[in-house]
Amino acid sequence: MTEVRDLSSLKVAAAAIDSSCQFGLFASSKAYKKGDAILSESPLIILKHPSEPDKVRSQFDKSCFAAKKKPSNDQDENDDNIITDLTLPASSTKDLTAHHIKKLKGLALAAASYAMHRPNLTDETKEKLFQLYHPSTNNNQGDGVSDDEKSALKLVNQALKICQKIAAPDTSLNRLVQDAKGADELINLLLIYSCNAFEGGRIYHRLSRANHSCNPNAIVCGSSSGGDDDDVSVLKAACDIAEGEEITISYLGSYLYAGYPTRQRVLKDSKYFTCQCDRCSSTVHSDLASCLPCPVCHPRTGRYLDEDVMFDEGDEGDLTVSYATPKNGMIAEERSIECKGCNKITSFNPNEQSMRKKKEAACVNYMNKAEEKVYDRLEGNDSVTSNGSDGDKNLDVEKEANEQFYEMATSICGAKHWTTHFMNLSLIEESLANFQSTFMSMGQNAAEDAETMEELLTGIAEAADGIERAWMYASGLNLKTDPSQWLFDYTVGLARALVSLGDAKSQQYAVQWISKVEDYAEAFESDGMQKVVSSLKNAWKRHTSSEGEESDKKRQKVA
Ligand SMILES: C[S@@+](CC[C@H](N)C(=O)[O-])C[C@H]1O[C@@H](n2cnc3c(N)ncnc32)[C@H](O)[C@@H]1O
Repeated sequence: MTEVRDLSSLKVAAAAIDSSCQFGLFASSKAYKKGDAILSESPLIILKHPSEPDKVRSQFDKSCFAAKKKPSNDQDENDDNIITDLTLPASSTKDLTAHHIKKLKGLALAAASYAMHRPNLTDETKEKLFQLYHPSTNNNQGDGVSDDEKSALKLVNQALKICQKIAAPDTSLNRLVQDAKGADELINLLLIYSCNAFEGGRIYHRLSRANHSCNPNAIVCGSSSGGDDDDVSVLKAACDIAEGEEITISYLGSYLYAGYPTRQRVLKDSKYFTCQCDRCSSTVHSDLASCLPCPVCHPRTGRYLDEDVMFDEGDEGDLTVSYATPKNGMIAEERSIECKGCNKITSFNPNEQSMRKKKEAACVNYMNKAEEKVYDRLEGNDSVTSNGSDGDKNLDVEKEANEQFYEMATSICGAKHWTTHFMNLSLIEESLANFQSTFMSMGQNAAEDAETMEELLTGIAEAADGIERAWMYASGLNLKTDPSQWLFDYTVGLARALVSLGDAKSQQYAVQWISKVEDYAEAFESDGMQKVVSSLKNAWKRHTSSEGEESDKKRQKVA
């Protein structure tokens, strides 16, 4: 069991991020070393979406909304009351985007979950829950409430109305939303949920006081203890933390490695605030993730980079193109980019007079648009996802779309831009996932196998190249968190594929990859994952075992 640290060394105090009396978590009376557990905590409440087939889900659905039957062919005897997809009334969703509807569904399900838990909550838990940060609902003028937070208020009010319409009679949800006091309580609860919930709808007494930073010094990990009934999260130091320092985490997931406009968009969309962390607020900053290929020294034809500079490696030969750094404020209209390579500044100013400057500004706009499009693709908010048909064909459409977006990102934003890395990693994830099943199914037909093997080896080589590039990019950002936080799964996936190939050379190559994530795994990953890492690392030593010989036979057959 991870030790619960002396909580007197942690303090909830007024935070540096904002003057409007918000709080944060501080290492008030001790310092921490990288990997130290700072705090272990179970959630006050889990406002769980019923997306996993378990007892809670079935009970939950029966107790909240009128049950909607699944189509009979995939119906399980025990789950005929499960809601496969909560359908909101058409009148409530008219003119709303898919993203907006998804959020309303999430809120309606969180409301239902709260209604179900509510009778069992102790007064102490309720008190702690309702003390957590949320925008004020106390005045009609919305004084002191930011525009971001006003959108949260609007959304939770819409969600309440929806719950009032769809809650099944005689359920805990219906009783809560039909009562004026209950409805007020639910509004506050949904705001607290919107601003404080972690993955899976978990809300904590202390962890939920940790502010976000785009260069965080702490990471929230699952418990390393692991009993089935435990639901403990552990806050760990991502780097050395000095006594008195604020402890910050990232609310961004992998978008921590994205550029400024996307990071701000994710935080506004998901948590309703404008980030004021150091990485975002510096007006002249050198955040590599926000750099763009310079429109002056990166030659282009129209909006597309010339082929020889798309994948530029920087200082080889006479290639002197470089990425330009954002300057002068971060609002799109105020932004300009400065290139250290050619010393030129390109502005976004639409009123530029000279033709050349107009063209350069248009270039920057294309890059911004491409960044937005890639984000929408990654989030499934794009037309490909919403128009997709069903079944296998859908997977092909998705794959093709990902390849097209990867090419677009590379040719407009360049191979070093975050959009290119993200799209490439999506493709790599898919290719590594297919690797295992394809490899296992080989051994039937020597000629076909040879072809398949060549494809697999090409896939692995491309994956290694893409992951290596992403490592270089992530390391170059110089964040306090280890790049493994983003690249762990891809790196382990690649090592796993290399080990499966079975020959000693591939297995030794796997060791090189595993060594990149080994320290991270030891400090931040579960015991189970540490075992996987150690087994992949030692696979080549077992090479002479029957497992290795079996794979060798397969490879020899192919050869
Ligand atoms: C989970 S709470 C964090 C604790 C909160 N500050 C409090 O007083 O309890 C999240 C809220 O804190 C604020 N916040 C957190 N990180 C921030 C940041 N980097 N910039 C601006 N506001 C931030 C936002 O209002 C956000 O909705």
